[in-house]
Amino acid sequence: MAQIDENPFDDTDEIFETKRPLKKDSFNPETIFHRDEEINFYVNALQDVAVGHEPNNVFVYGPTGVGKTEVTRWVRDKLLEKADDQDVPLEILGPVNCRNYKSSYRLVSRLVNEFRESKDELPNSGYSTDTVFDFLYEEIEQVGGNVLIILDEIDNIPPDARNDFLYDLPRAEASENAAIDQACIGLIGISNDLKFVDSLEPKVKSTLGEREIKFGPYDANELRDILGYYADIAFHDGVLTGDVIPLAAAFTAQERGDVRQGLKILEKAGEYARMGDSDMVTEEHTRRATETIETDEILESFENDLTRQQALTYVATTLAIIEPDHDARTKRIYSLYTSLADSVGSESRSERKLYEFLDQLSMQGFVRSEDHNQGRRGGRRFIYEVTDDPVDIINAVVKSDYSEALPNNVWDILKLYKEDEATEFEAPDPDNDSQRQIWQFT
Ligand SMILES: Nc1ncnc2c1ncn2[C@@H]1O[C@H](COP(=O)(O)OP(=O)(O)OP(=O)(O)O)[C@@H](O)[C@H]1O
Repeated sequence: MAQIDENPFDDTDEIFETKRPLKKDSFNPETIFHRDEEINFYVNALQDVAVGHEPNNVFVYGPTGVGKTEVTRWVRDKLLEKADDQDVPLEILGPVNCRNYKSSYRLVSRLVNEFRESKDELPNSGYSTDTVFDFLYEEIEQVGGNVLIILDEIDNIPPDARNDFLYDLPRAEASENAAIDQACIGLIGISNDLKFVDSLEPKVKSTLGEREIKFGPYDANELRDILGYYADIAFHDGVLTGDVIPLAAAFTAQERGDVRQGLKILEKAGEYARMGDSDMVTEEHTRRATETIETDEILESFENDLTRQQALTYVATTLAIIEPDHDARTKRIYSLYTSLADSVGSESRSERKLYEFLDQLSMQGFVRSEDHNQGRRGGRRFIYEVTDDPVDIINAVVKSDYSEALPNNVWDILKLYKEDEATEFEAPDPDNDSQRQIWQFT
């Protein structure tokens, strides 16, 4: 039994010098590694601005965690420095992450407020979105010269306002409706969702994509340098054994070449070492970290990215996939979704709504569907898959707020699924009342 006068906390940390470089986007590196080519493209696209010509719009795209935002910040600072040296008027807003603004009103007013002193800032509501756009144009016109607006994660701009931001805004000086005469607006849009780009109207695509810069995933050698740089700052000297960085880099490169994932592995490996009272972080700690990272990432999505309805749909899809001899078809997913909603006391929505949730999950990359043509029988049906391992998903659900939703025999079914013995299990016959439910929801 713990004594009341015993304090269980350690005085010092033998492993980490500082954790900040490993935490999500809270540290700006002094060096950018392995992005010379992309930086060159950027500089070419923005050279006009540096000398006071009109700006080009730039579209930056590529998967998550590959340096799009960091490189953009670096280029922005260099550009401001040069413009300042040359006495070229230039204002740059952002990067503003569109994900943080749930309505177009909030997003435009955030841009307006960048120009205003705090006493004149716009409130969170009170004007129409059109009026707030007018305020933005007034502010931009008042500063005059070139104004660059950097919008990150533009796929999160509410659909009804996409044209306003991605087409009308960068062309405002040509429009009769916007009071822009002296100023010139350039838009830099960043996205990691290529499906989103395809879904844009051609005129929007061509306006935004005057200059396009593509960022690819990092390979293992590049990740070694990048992770090594952050590890040098984050860990005490000499605590990492030689194979930690190569292993974390190799795993991350195999997954999706995302620096953030590599940093998470390093943090976790360090924590395992600390928990085990080891004074070194070893290969073993790193391997353990790679094993749990997938579940942790899914858990983070439950906490940050998914609405309650999307989360229930995602879990229902996963159950439909692991249950034996059963394709994850929309009808089946819907029936599991209603049971899940029931068990957490949520109201279930209509089947039509479920299609929307599945679409949203697909847009966010959690599920994908295959369109099966039924041949001579006619008709089509969609069969769903999840993009992560169902085992990792269920493990994440257990740690999440949705654990109560799971049927209580989920481990038995998951075990069968894992052992690939599913075929020995009779599929429930949906026409037979007593067989309809293999899941036991309490
Ligand atoms: N080449 C690099 N050199 C140093 N640090 C890097 C490099 N690339 C990425 N990073 C670091 O990795 C993290 C993720 O990078 P960043 O935010 O730029 O990714 P992103 O491509 O914008 O991702 P997302 O699309 O998810 O926003 C940041 O902490 C960033 O500083």
